[in-house]
Amino acid sequence: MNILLEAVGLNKKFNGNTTVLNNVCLKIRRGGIAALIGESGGGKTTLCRVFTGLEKASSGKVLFKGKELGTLRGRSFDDCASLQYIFQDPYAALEEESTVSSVLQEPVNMCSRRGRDYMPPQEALTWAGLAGAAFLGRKIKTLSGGQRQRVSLARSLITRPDLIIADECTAMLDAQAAAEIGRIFKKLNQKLGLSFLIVTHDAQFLYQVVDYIYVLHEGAIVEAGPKDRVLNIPSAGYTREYMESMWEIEGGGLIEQDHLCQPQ
Ligand SMILES: Nc1ncnc2c1ncn2[C@@H]1O[C@H](COP(=O)(O)OP(=O)(O)OP(=O)(O)O)[C@@H](O)[C@H]1O
Repeated sequence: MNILLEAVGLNKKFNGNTTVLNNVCLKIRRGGIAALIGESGGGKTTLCRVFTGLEKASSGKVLFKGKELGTLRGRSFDDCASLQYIFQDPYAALEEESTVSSVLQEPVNMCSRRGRDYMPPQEALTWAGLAGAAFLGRKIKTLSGGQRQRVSLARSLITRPDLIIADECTAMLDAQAAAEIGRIFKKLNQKLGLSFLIVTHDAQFLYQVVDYIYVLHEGAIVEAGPKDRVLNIPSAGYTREYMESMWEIEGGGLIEQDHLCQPQ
């Protein structure tokens, strides 16, 4: 198995005593779309931030392609370029007055300066489902949430990463825009071999997009396995509890509680 990202005994305490990550060990293989699920406050974002170097672990290691990574400041440009992060809020992630072109030009310039191969902005936009030169000249403030999130995705593609970590990147989108992001992730995975780690609470996304699931509960990985196995025959009591609290389980399929009408 070709391991891309590995957490080895990661612990994180905030303010010296609140344990948020508790001996997290996991391996993300190359070529997969993995999901990280679990209750709100369980530590998913913190783990993603430790992976991307935005947060320092209290102890333990992050290995990327077999090499130990420190926090963002200590990482090489190539490591940062190869491991990209897409944030939850597409409105906060991009500067309102910038044009799409300038957002995408920044990583191009950084790659050029460092002699790294990059994806031309037009191609990145096409992968992100925003084909057409017209988009390059648009200001960010004129774009919808779904379009902004696709610009964020295009920006992350420029450096030709190996892995994209997306933290609830569809949470602020409507169902149609979220499904479109899912289809794009799948296409990027199948055609470019790009790997993903996705934090999501969206049952449809899990069913249609991911192939492997990690369940995080109170800062610890309580279950990990292929999607079909974890969703259909969860081995940890917590996994079933979580799924029942989030989704209505009916006829072998999952329906998100939020998407159900309550009887009058
Ligand atoms: N900078 C910080 N300082 C102190 N506590 C923090 C900090 N960041 C996160 N926490 C705490 O760590 C815990 C885990 O938060 P985290 O955001 O990782 O959870 P999560 O699983 O991503 O939740 P959600 O699904 O709601 O986004 C929470 O109790 C949170 O309050």
